[in-house]
Amino acid sequence: MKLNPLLPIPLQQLEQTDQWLTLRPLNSNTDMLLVLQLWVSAGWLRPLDHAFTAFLAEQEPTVTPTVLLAAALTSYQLSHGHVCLDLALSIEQPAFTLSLTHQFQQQPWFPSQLLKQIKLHEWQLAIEDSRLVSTGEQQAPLVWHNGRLYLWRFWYYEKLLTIHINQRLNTTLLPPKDLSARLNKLFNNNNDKPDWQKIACAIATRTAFSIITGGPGTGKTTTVIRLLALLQTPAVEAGKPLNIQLAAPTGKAAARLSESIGMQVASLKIDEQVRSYIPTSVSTLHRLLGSRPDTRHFQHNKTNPLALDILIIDEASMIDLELFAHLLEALPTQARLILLGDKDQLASVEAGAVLGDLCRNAEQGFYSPETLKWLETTTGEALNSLPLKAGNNQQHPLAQQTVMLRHSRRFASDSGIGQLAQQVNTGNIKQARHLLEKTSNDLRHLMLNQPNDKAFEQFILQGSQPHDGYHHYLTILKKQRPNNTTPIYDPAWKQWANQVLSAFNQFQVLAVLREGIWGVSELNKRIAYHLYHHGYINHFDGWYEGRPVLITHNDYALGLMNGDVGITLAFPIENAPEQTVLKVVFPYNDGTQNLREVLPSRLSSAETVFAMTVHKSQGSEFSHTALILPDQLNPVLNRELLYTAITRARHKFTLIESQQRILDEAIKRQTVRLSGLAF
Ligand SMILES: Nc1ncnc2c1ncn2[C@@H]1O[C@H](COP(=O)(O)OP(=O)(O)OP(=O)(O)O)[C@@H](O)[C@H]1O
Repeated sequence: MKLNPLLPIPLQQLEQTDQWLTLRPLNSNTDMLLVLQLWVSAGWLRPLDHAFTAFLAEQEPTVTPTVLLAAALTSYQLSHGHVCLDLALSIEQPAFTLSLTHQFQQQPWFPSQLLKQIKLHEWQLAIEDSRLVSTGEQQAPLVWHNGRLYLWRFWYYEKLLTIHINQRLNTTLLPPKDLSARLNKLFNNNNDKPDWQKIACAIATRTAFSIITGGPGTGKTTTVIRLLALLQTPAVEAGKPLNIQLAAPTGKAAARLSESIGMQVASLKIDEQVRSYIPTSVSTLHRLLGSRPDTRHFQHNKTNPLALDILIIDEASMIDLELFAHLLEALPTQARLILLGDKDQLASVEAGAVLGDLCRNAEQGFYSPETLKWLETTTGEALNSLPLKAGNNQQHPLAQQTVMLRHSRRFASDSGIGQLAQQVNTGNIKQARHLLEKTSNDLRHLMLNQPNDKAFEQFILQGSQPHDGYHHYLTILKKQRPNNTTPIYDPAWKQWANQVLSAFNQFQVLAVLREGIWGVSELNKRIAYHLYHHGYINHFDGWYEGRPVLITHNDYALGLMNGDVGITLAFPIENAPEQTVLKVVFPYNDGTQNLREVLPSRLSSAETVFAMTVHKSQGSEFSHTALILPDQLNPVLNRELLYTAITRARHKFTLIESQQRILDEAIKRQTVRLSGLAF
């Protein structure tokens, strides 16, 4: 039987044939494509990666097999968030670099084994010699740069980003007159020494680019509101108010910022006219740039830039390289861009970890003597005695415009959640375990023996305290429900729906993966079944009252954004109150009690959300967050994922595990997203 390198090969067929033993993938393109097809059949490589490589082989018949291998791996790396392939690292540590799960590491034709037969310098020479590869000047499918191989598009994005950020860093803007006095007025009751919030404000006035990073509750929003007051006050005084726009990568993150900005702007002690020029509504980045259906281009771009003076972007860790490049292209050169985000959180799902890359030096400072002097004169804060590393303007231009806020007001110094997040972040397994195992008010640990462990069922229903677990919102749903004869326009219905939504937001189960017995799909089914079994819901399948749903794609027509969570409720029909209709209610998340009511049939991308992936939970917070770890290691399981899950909890965090080593291994692993971004 002859295998076709361009068609999928059923695994069974592979096992039955001994043709594998005769393959010479490093000598023959056909054999290399067959090996790649094997990887696709085994579920490791994406069909897209194989198709791309086969296309290159067809375009350039003289290409060597190792170049085809490099092309396939470069394309594959994008699916794991890496912008490029690092050749040397792939040979030195293939399992780690290429996120190879254990099952594939020992297989004869998989990269761990195949790459052992390749010499780095020969591989590099083959790449340099190939007509499929350029150094970037000419357009070619692949770009070879500093030991890294890129798909041309991603090399171009990285280059754009570097050029634009450098340009913005060099665009000196005039800080407001009387900066010191204005800063002192805005920060007159801060006891932090030094006051990093004040420092961040001062730094952001100097050029067209700055970053304010910090963990949860370190005051990123508070700082940025004061910054806006600082910049807007003189502009309003001069009769030329600035056009300020706020944005976030997802609808959920935009809604959360909108809510907290709204509250904080209202309580800021500033002139009423200035207050009226500080926006509180936050757009998604896609909406701001004007996404166009069926294209990756936006309405706003280099030739049609955004009309604004200041752009603040929250949750910047979630922005991928491509979106970042489009954003920078669409920004007027003189506009101030200020990024807010937690550098330690999970990076974007798509390729690139731009904020993480940009904040590599944030902890150590690397301020130049000039910056330190300017800051001390302007803010009056003493920085010389701090354990920061010394930098200089030439080698560390970005560091001069980056500030890390270091004092969390969300988690007090004795908070278990705050300490656990810190220990995980610094890779301290022993301390993390110790915190989880000692009795504390805000941390809990649950060890399960099997998926249908009674302890899990109990936990899902009741949580760990009164008004906890999923029984809480379902009890409110039943007990607080207005009488069916209450007219549908009576505010009691809206009030009830808001109570149910707010109760649901108290407790959230997070999982690492979608698939597997501890994955989101399976957990959603099991949790719904437990709730049904205990009489809290009437069905566990399809649409039923009490079903919580997560929107997975932006729907501009309905005003729903990817990440919005709603609950299905039964409302009486206006002229037939004995009958009900199911509607899904979504909060506006703008600080008001307004709701969107949508018929289930209109929701094309909604899924049950008793359990949510940690990736989807970014930008959200819950009173009690429970993380369920899988029973097997997976490449996505790492320190950043644990940190993100833990910091979603406001008051209580529960870790649920069935294998002790999974947590320990995850803490050991730190994501390294390969990219060439350096400043
Ligand atoms: N300098 C300050 N003085 C007093 N309270 C502050 C100060 N800075 C922040 N806070 C309070 O701490 C809490 C968290 O602040 P804020 O929301 O600004 O932090 P954040 O970093 O944006 O949080 P998150 O990570 O949740 O987005 C808020 O209640 C805020 O009012």
